[in-house]
Amino acid sequence: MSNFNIAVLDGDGIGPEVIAEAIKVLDVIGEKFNHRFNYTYAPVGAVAIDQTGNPLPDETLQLCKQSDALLFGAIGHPRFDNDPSAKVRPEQGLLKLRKELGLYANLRPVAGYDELVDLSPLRPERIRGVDMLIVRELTGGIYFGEKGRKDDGNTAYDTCTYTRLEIERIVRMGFNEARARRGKLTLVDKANVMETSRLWREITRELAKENEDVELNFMFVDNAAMQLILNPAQFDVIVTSNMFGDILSDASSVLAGSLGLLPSSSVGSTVGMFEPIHGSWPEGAGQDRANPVAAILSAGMMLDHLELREEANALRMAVNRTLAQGVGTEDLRPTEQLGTRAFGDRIAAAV
Ligand SMILES: NC(=O)c1ccc[n+]([C@@H]2O[C@H](COP(=O)([O-])OP(=O)(O)OC[C@H]3O[C@@H](n4cnc5c(N)ncnc54)[C@H](O)[C@@H]3O)[C@@H](O)[C@H]2O)c1
Ligand SMILES: CC(C)[C@H](C(=O)O)[C@@H](O)C(=O)O
Ligand SMILES: [Mg+2]
Repeated sequence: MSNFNIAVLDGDGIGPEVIAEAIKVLDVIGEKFNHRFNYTYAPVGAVAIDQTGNPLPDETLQLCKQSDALLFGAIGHPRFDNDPSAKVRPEQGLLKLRKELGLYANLRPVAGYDELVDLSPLRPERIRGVDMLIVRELTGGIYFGEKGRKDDGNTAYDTCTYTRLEIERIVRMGFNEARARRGKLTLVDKANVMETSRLWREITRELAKENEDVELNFMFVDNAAMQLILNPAQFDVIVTSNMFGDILSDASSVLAGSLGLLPSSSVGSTVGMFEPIHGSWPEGAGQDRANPVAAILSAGMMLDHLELREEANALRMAVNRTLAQGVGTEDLRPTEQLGTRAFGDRIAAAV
């Protein structure tokens, strides 16, 4: 019997609902493979602001540092989204967590499901064979540069900064991930305009000399947005900056069928964080409507990270089998429509 201490930061909106289903499935995996997952819940985001005034309380951060892995739901609440002058925001909790834990790489796999091909507004022949990984830089760039208002109040700025160290480590990860997959890496940037992008290209060209077995190409982000719709199967691994990765990964969820399907892992230090790419979907909260698959597959990425490979595969097979039966939440337009909890039950039963 092995023991794992998991910090659970389920957050706001649909976060707690989808994480509950991920834990349901993890518990079945634990029983089957003789592991114990010990969960400790801690507040983050809007709930943490309500309880403590701080979107990332010190106790939550300490717990994360002492855990074997973190499961993260989602944060965000309309009362902050609709108040541009709010000084404290739920999103700051997530950004600080990534920064403090050194989680500089966010891996977002996007795979098409044959059963769901008709869901996409794109033609089936365009999305068949989609299987890519977006490697998103997560602790630098425009999210973390200097920002503010000039004294006149009518000028605002966000600064995009990247250092050699920040670029090198994420691009190296891109090469390594590509080598472990189909051997193709695309750097997506805006090097025709941005100086940071030109540094990314320069460093990537240098690193290419040590990674000649990987086919490298460069693509401007505006073209990449179009290519993702036109011919997404061309991509294997995309490596890109923080904000471009955020936007392109939400867009690519349409290739899989729903934003509610895409998981992610955030890595870079000893403890990894595993989170769906979607947000707190406030309008869907408390209604048993959210698709739990993104959270469940994020738990699967956690199992991989804990080197529980067989367990991770069992989890993914349970998801695939359930989707293949035509079962799902409303976003999947399934033949058998279920709520969040009942869908989670079916996946757990399929393990
Ligand atoms: N990592 C995070 O915690 C994270 C990510 C994105 C947005 N947010 C926050 O979430 C809040 C809402 O943002 P938003 O509306 O732009 O994005 P969102 O991802 O919460 O929702 C966008 C749309 O995607 C669909 N969707 C999202 N998750 C789904 C699921 N599990 N099942 C089915 N459909 C799903 C819904 O149709 C929803 O209207 C904001 O406060 C934002 O800052 C947080
Ligand atoms: C909520 C927000 C800060 C976050 C981001 O932009 O990184 C989210 O969109 C995500 O993709 O995890
Ligand atoms: Mg996002």
